Amino acid sequence: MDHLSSTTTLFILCVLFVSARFFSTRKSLKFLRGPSSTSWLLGHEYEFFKQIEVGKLSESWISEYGSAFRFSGSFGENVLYLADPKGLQHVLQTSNYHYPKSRDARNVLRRALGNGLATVDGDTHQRHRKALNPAFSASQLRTFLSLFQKSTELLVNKWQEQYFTVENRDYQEGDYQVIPITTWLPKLTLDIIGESAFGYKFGALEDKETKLGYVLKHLLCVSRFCLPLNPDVPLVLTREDERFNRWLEASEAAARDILQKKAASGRQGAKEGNKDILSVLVRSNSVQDPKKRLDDKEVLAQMATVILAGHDTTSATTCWLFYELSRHPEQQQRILEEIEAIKNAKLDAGEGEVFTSHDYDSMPFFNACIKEVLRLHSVLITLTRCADRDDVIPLSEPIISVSGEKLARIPVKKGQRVIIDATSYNRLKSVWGEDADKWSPERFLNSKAQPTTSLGVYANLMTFSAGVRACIGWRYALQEIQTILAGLISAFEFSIDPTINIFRAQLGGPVPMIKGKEMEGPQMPLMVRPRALNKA
Ligand code: HEM
Repeated sequence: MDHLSSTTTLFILCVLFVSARFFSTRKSLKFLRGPSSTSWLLGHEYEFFKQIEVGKLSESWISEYGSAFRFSGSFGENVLYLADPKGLQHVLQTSNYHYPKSRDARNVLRRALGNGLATVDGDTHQRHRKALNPAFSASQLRTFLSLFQKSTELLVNKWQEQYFTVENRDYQEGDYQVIPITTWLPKLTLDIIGESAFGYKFGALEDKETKLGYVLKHLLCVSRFCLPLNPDVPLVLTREDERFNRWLEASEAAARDILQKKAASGRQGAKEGNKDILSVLVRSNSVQDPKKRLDDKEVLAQMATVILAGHDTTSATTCWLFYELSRHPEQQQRILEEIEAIKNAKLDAGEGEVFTSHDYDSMPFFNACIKEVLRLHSVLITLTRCADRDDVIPLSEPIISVSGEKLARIPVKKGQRVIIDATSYNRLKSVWGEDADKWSPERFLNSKAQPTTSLGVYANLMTFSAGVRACIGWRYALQEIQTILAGLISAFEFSIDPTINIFRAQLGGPVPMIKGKEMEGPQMPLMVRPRALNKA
């Protein structure tokens, strides 16, 4: 075969391979019903990812086709859309690594998070997770508690100084002040994650400018996080990518710098028992089987992942929590009473006022509110996974096929893409009751109203995902939200202007926007005033 003919043969083989893949994925799932697509090129992808309000499209689709249906991907691809409890349990939990992240999902994540835990797959993921697990253990998290409490106290003091002093001409005692909490809470959670992740002081609450803080601030300042439409379309290096590259380099450099300084001063994590995530990781990595150890680059890559995954997620959830409580003053009162009861019991027992993890965990309504915000205002909208073998996905709720047949299982082919809709699962009426789209923390106090399919890592919610790839930081996030809730609600009363209509706009993740003021960008102005109570 001369050079030309071998190139031609290779080309023909490639075309045959791509066509075979193309037609196998397009023919499969034809038996499932689903919304008809207006565009072969874009399918529903563009419409879905660019919808203004989170969950509106899927809500209407699920009410028509059930919680599993055929979704049109770009280039005529048939994608399985899934919010069914058993289906999600099968794909994410029971199947372990058999539904890895799809290539497009991994590409998007890699841009922001580099090659850390969230991006790697299979054996490499297992290796990364094993090395990181000790840094997220319950005992390790207890050591972060005082940092969470100290940082929350700093925020309380900042608000007191900035909004509620007599020097502030706008303020008269007893007045509410409007506080943009979507500005303040991300600063708080950034300070916390910087210090707990690797002892880095962002100083965001103090308005300090650090090198890493500067890069991070400018990272997501562009309008929309543009998703690639198809895994086979190469990513174009845009200015957004340049910002992400700068972020990855800067976070790696900062982590390296901190490790080198610790080593130079003889305070290397392994020797001195430093409690930050990076030090614990270095220690746990050093005792792994040498063949399975993370190399230096892999260790440093975790910092970009942990900072990004562990900062905005928690602050966004906490913002929505205060939004809901602002609309329900009687629930603020109920939480306060639980806090006061614990505080008094501690004082009676001579244990002082400082709350332990156990104290936070022992307040039923307080924790029901946190579960309810994670359910109703999940920061996770969807995940995309891909079957690595032919499989059959069981369903909790049978669906009706194109031919009118009742289906309790969906056969899928290797390579099948699956969209996991966490937001819709969290609001399924069949799981959470007829009032599933309403705020009602009481549902978590009523044991009869619990879901029957065990899913996820916390309260049967999909918010932290499920299975081997579930959020490693879920306990950390929970403890952080508990501390912020107790600290702020003890110090302040929250209310909201009833004339403003805040909704969950889809901007990468769900962000709060005011109806009619979308052009002003994300915002959540809450009315706040100090309480005449001691702090928790
Ligand atoms: C309310 C707060 C949080 C929510 C809702 C949340 C949600 C999630 C979800 C849904 C995933 C799976 C993503 C995927 O499969 O692509 C995930 C993964 C992850 N999260 Fe969180 N997260 C939160 C807080 C945190 C915190 C505080 C940290 C760290 C301090 C953290 C670190 C991570 C990491 C490292 C992963 C990758 C895990 C893996 O692939 O094995 N998260 N998180």
